[in-house]
Amino acid sequence: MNLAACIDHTVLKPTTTIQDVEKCCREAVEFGFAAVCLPPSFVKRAATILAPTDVKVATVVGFPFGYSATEAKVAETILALVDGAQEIDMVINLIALRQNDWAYLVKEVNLLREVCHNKGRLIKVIIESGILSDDEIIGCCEKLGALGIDFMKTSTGYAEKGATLEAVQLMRKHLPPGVKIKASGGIRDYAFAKALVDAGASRLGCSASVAIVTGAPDHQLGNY
Ligand SMILES: O=C[C@H](O)COP(=O)(O)O
Repeated sequence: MNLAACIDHTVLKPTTTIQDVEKCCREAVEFGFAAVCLPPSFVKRAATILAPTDVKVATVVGFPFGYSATEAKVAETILALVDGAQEIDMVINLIALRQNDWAYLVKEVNLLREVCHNKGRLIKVIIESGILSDDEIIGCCEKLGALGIDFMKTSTGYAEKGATLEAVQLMRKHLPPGVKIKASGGIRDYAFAKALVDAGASRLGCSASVAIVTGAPDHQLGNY
C-alpha cells in the first residue's frame, strides 16, 4: 500500500501563514501526497505552486461548523473553484441534521455537488461523525451518499472526537460502493492511518502527514 498517495496533507489552523502553506506544498510534492487541504484564501497560491505537479489542491467550505447559509456555501465553492481548487471538502449543516431536516441537507449537498461536478471537480461531504449517533451516520450514508458525491469525510478536526475505525466501518457498510471515504481528525501515527485505510478509507486528512509516513516501518526504503 502507498499510504502517502492516500493522504490530503492538511493545514487548516485559523492562524495559517503563507509559510505554512508553502511548506505544506513542498512536503506534499516530496512525499507524494494526494492533495493539500488549505484555507480558501490560500488556494490561489497553492494552485500556482502545485500546477506542475500531480498534487491536487483541496479546500474547505462551510468550515468548520457547517451552519452557514446554503447560498454562502455555493458562493464559497464557486470562488474556490475559480481560484483553482480541484477538490471541495464541505461541512453539512449539522443543525439541519439534528432536526432531521433531510430535505435541507439533500438540497444543499446536491447544489454543491452540481457546482463541483459541472467543473469536473470533486466534492467531499464532511459529516463530523464524532458528534453523531450511529443512526445519524447511517442516515448520512444512505441519504447523502445516494447523491453522486465523491467522498464522505468523517471529521473537520475541530470536534473533540475525530476519525474512528468504528465510524469508517459503519460508513463503508452503508455507503454506496462508488462513494469513497476520507477519514480525518486526530490521525497522528502510521498504525492508526493504516488501520483506517484497511477499514475502508481511501483518503486520510491529516496535519501530521509527515510524521505518519516517516513512522512507517519501511520508510527509509521509500515504502510508506
Ligand atoms: O480535514 C482534516 C483535519 O482538519 C485534520 O485534522 P488533524 O489536524 O487532527 O490531522
